Amino acid sequence: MIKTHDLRIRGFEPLPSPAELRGRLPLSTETEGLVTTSRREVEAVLRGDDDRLLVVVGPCSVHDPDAALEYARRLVAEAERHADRLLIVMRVYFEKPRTVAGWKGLINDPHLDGTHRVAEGLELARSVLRDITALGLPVGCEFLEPISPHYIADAISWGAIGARTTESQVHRQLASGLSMPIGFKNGTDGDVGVAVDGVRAAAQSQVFFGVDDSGRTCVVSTTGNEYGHVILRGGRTGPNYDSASLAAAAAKLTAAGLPGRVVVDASHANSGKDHVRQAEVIGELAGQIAAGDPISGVMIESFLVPGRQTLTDAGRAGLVFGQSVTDACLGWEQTETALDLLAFAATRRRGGVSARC
Ligand SMILES: O=C[C@H](O)[C@H](O)COP(=O)(O)O
Ligand SMILES: C=C(OP(=O)(O)O)C(=O)O
Repeated sequence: MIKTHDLRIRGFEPLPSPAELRGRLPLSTETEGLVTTSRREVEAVLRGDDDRLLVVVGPCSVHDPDAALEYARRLVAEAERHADRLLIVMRVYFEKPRTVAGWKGLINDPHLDGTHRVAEGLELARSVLRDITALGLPVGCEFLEPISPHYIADAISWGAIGARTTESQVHRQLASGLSMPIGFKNGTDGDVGVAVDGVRAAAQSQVFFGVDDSGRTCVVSTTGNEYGHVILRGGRTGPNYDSASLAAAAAKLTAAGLPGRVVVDASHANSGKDHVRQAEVIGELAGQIAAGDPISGVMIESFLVPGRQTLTDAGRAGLVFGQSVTDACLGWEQTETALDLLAFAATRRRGGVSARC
């Protein structure tokens, strides 16, 4: 018999089932309450029933659970301080889509050294989520692998489909069944239409291949997700957060029968991945929010230490604590300033005057 299948497969490694991992690391009743309430709050912001500004802020990627937790401890104080004007969700990204190749995140390679201990990565991701949500902070992430959400999505309050996968049928189907609001990034070329199409596809009921809680392959059917929205992240031709681009995106959404409001990612192609520029972009966005541009939320890449560092073969050893190993981030002090600016903008938009800013 001539073998004609799996010719390029090096190996298969079984994983624990989603039910097994969730059973080993369950969410507390408090976290379940937090997730439920914060999802409803994000939905209310997206509908325009809550006039706060959604802010998804945190590291480009989590590579060190201790640093992520230290960041969360600081962020929870900011979330409380601004709670009347900002709905702060911590960006806790475990999966990184790469333009070509590179470290694909804590789940795929938890030791950052190419050993790809995915079972450990899932366990680590879940324990990071438990630790952060235990502080009372809601969490957002990108969903990249179609199976990984079964292991972690119960702890997630907001999710994104990235620029590189926004046009993918697999990711749109996935979004149609996820329990939290999902933002679709515009394409890397700047095309907003594909994100609008993603929102429309995710709003529909879908039937596709997947796994169930026991890990068995099955046919999944979904109800559709009515809280899809568009995230403007700029593109190859430049940024797209100016008032004209926002109006054009809002017009595309309303033409498709969707609410004409967007979330803006201040990083990526909107800042040229330059964290110094990202701070300026946030300043500009604050002015636009105060002036009434249709912005429901802002995404910020931020960590304890500004900038980024390059991963080496040594893995986690020798890395600067609290500095990104993927895209450059604002440091903690610039993050506090950015949140103050956005809170002030949310107050101005509301028509009131803040005593604190
Ligand atoms: O957010 C992170 C990066 O922008 C994204 O994962 C792509 O990174 P890369 O172009 O370095 O692969
Ligand atoms: C990869 C990301 O963004 P984008 O999909 O916009 O490149 C990200 O936010 O980590």
